[in-house]
Amino acid sequence: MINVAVLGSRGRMGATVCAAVEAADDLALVAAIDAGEDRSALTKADVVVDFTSPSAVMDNVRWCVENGLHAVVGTTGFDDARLAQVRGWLAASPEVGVLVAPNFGIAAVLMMRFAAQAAPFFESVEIVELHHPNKVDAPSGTARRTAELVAAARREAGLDPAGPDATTTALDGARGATVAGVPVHAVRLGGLVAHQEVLLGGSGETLTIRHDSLDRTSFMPGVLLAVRQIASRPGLTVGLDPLLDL
Ligand SMILES: NC(=O)C1=CN([C@@H]2O[C@H](COP(=O)(O)OP(=O)(O)OC[C@H]3O[C@@H](n4cnc5c(N)ncnc54)[C@H](OP(=O)(O)O)[C@@H]3O)[C@@H](O)[C@H]2O)C=CC1
Ligand SMILES: O=C(O)C1=N[C@H](C(=O)O)C[C@H](O)C1
Repeated sequence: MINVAVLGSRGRMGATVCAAVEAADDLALVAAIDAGEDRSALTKADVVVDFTSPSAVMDNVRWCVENGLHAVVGTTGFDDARLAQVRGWLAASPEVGVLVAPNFGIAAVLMMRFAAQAAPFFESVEIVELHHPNKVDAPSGTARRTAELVAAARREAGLDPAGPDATTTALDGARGATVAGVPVHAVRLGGLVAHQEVLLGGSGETLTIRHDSLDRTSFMPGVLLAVRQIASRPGLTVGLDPLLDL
């Protein structure tokens, strides 16, 4: 039996994780903590799952590592500097595992992988992420990660991350933001959960790779996989890919 605690337990994702853990025969939910609540109950856990906010997550992860607790982190906001900070904390607790993944949906992980595979074959690439209007950050962690993977694949193939663009006159924001050189556009719309399109264009043809999370249960198989594996993966793991042998 793996003892699991959830940080952000009253949030959209945290509540879904609590239900998934309670429904699993090999997992026990031993603590469910939300904003402003005492974290000491977390020490009953083997693994802490964090779905809080980009402003809260770093303090939570440091606390977990310092208390010898493995952490599975779905909260967004991780850039290279933040990942380096986590590696620094882990250096003092080498037995602890932390997994940070911008998206636990298996189809989302595949979408990112397929986008990176396709990226060197097209002149142009842009990313459109679409989410529910209560999302606090933009662009999404998934879009950021996709842009980084796409840019790396294009650079390796000797291509500019961005495609050709003759637009010199535009209202601020009309061409989106640029992540690792790739244009990223964020839509916030009632009725949506989490969606992304990677648009690729070349000579006379386009390819659109689209992923849709229609319900937050889509993230649970990935979260539970990480919870079950994190104790055997000391150090920092970024993304779900290594757990899926991708
Ligand atoms: N990796 C993935 O697959 C996915 C990642 N996400 C990410 O997960 C994060 C949470 O998303 P979502 O569930 O929609 O957000 P919510 O706002 O619904 O939930 C966050 C919860 O965390 C609470 N919280 C804030 N600070 C702390 C803290 N220090 N300790 C404990 N709890 C805290 C909030 O309380 P309060 O409201 O009172 O501040 C709230 O209840 C976001 O970064 C989102 O992008 C979302 C979906 C999938
Ligand atoms: O806030 C969300 O909802 C989501 N956040 C993650 C992100 O920013 O990529 C994952 C998914 O897109 C849902």
